[in-house]
Amino acid sequence: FGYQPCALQARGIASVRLQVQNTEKPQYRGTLHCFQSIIKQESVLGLYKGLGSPLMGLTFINALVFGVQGNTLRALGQDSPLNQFLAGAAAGAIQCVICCPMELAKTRLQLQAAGPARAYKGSLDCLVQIYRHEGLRGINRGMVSTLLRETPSFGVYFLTYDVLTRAMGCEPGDRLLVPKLLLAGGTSGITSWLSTYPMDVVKSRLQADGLQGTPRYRGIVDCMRQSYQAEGWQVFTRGLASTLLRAFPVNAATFATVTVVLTYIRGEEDQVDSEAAPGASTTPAGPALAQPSSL
Ligand SMILES: NC(=[NH2+])NCCC[C@H](N)C(=O)O
Repeated sequence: FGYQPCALQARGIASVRLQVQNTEKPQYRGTLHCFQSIIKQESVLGLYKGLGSPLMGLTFINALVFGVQGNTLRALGQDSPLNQFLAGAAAGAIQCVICCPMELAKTRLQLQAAGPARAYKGSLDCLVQIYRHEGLRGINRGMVSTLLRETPSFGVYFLTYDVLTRAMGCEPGDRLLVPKLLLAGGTSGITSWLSTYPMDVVKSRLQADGLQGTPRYRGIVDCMRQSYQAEGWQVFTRGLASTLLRAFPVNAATFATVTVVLTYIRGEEDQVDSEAAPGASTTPAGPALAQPSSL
């Protein structure tokens, strides 16, 4: 889970800057131009501004997500598509407690001027300053839009993975198991980001609001209305390319890793059980392939 922040970072700075840039005089023409401009003006290190908060947050977020999703699915009882969606949505909602402040710090650091004029020394300094000036409300700026983005998208995330792994017949011993898990995981990442991407644009704009002058938006609806009126529906696809470019490999690796590790652990547990009770059936009690929800 630790590798994600670096991948998230490259996506993050390009998407955030494309999502919030001034449309009257846009600084970037697109994803590639954005990367080129950052490297030229701020060096390669400029791509990794705000890396601290994802590094601190994503490892905990992923552990929380898979733990909550697995336990919620067990609490719901039946492993059905609806319950897969509901368990994923519950995990998505709960992890917002960490995700929202983490992305607030990341967004602020990615948009601040480089050099001595910069407002924040790092992610922690950013959150401390926001807390000192704006209190808990400031730390949770963008929480509603984060909840509206993450709750349905995590439901789609886990439902898509479950449907695809079952449709492809993913089973231990299948010599194409890992490629199938990677395909299912990557596709789940893409569908989950596509499902609520417009709200990601709104969240970024709300979390960046007021950074370069007086705040522009009075809330989610006002932000959507102003953005649509000024730039048309395309505004809600800003930064989508870099987000999807990152979503496939990161989530392919995440889901494949979790499933292979869980399947191995389940196999070890069954081995121990069968040795402890030699006469007992050795048929695994749970599904042959340990779904992430078996955490
Ligand atoms: N906003 C979402 N699409 N959330 C679901 C995918 C989350 C996943 N950890 C990622 O960063 O890609």
